[in-house]
Amino acid sequence: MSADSATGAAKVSRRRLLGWGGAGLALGVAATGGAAAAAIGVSDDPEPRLGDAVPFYGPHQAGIATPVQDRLHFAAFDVTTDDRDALVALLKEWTRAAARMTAGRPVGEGAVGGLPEAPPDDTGEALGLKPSRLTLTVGFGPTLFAKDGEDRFGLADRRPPALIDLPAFPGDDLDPARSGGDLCVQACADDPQVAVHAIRNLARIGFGKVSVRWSQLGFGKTSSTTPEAQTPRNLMGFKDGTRNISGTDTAALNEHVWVQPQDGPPWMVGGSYLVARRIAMNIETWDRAPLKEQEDIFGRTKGEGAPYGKKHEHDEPDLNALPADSHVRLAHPDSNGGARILRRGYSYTDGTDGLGRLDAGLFFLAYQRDIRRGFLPLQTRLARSDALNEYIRHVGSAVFAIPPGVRDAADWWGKELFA
Ligand SMILES: C=CC1=C(C)c2cc3[nH]c(cc4nc(cc5[nH]c(cc1n2)c(C)c5CCC(=O)O)C(CCC(=O)O)=C4C)c(C)c3C=C
Ligand SMILES: [Fe+2]
Repeated sequence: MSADSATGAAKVSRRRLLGWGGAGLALGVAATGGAAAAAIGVSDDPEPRLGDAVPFYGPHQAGIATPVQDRLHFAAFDVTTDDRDALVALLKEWTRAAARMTAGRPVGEGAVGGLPEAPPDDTGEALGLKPSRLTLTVGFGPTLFAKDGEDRFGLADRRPPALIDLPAFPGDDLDPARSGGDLCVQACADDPQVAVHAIRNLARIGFGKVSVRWSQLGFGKTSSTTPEAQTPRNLMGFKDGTRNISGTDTAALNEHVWVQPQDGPPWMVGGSYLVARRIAMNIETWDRAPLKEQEDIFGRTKGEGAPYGKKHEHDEPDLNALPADSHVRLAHPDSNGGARILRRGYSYTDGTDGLGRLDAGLFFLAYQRDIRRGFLPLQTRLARSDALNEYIRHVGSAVFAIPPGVRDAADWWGKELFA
């Protein structure tokens, strides 16, 4: 984030509040200006509330290599307008709103202090909350480039070859209502209300141009991009994310996550590709499986998370010591021609299924430089042979091109794509 822009935003809001009061407009804010200003986090302090805000501007979008927060609200949108200019205007407005929200500031003029006759610019439920390391990451789905053979936005020839439509994998049980999408926004934060507020406000801004196709709440990150931190556990009770790509490993990020100049297309350089899979777990069956069977399935111990034949979690796995159908052996880069992905998934529970079984699992999110060299070979192998398959079901799927970061306040999500 640019400190300037956040500071600027604060100054504008403050000035406007004072301006309205000075003009004697019947806004109610004149009398309560101080309280309102405090409520929306605007103060005389020229310094922005950097505290726990993650920078929004930069060469890559935040929310990929940046440290993983505790909560997720992910939304996939259908674009309901055919008007390219309206879509461009929306992406500009989304970018402006995202820059503000990630800095802990309300959208537009805020939730209070605006014209009483008009709906507030911001819905208000994040008033007084900290930025909570909110990151907002936008993506473009294959159907944005062309849908049912129709090139609605003149983008058909701009679709990156690396943004493939995934094949049907053995065992897939995909629900179309939980799959696909023209656009996506991944909101991650340490406070669930901050993540939900962000998606809600972006959806609200998009009213009449986009509609939410499906969305997913997540908790208890199941992967980490900070190897020094304690590895989180998934709902099966295993440490998940031990051997992930670290957010500070620039060489690995360039090799496996960020699109490079030689990859093209130019508008994607510095970006990445996201595969999202909703993977349901048969929790009750898993909970009745013996510990030894559970450990055999992963090829790691449940307590320490050590690979079979080794003592410690971060010891290098000896693949020959792992069962042939174990998840870790099959997913290891040595079994997949060196393929690596950056995992950033979350656990989810959506109540019960009517038969008393938990509707729960892993919302799997993986970033990669090219889906054809990342998720595709990995999932091809796992879908065929993984012992874990007895306990999981892939029920939702989507892929998105994640453009590079927004450079500054004049830039916006997708500027290069629509250039
Ligand atoms: C296609 C890619 C993958 C899918 C789908 C997937 C699903 C999935 N994974 C777990 C739990 C664990 N996965 C672990 C390691 C691991 N998984 C993948 C890929 C997919 N997982 C990779 C590339 C790796 C790392 C392999 C390596 O380099 O050693 C682990 C072990 C700990 C760790 O390294 O993270 C666990 C546990 C579940 C529960 C799941 C679907 C529900
Ligand atoms: Fe895995």
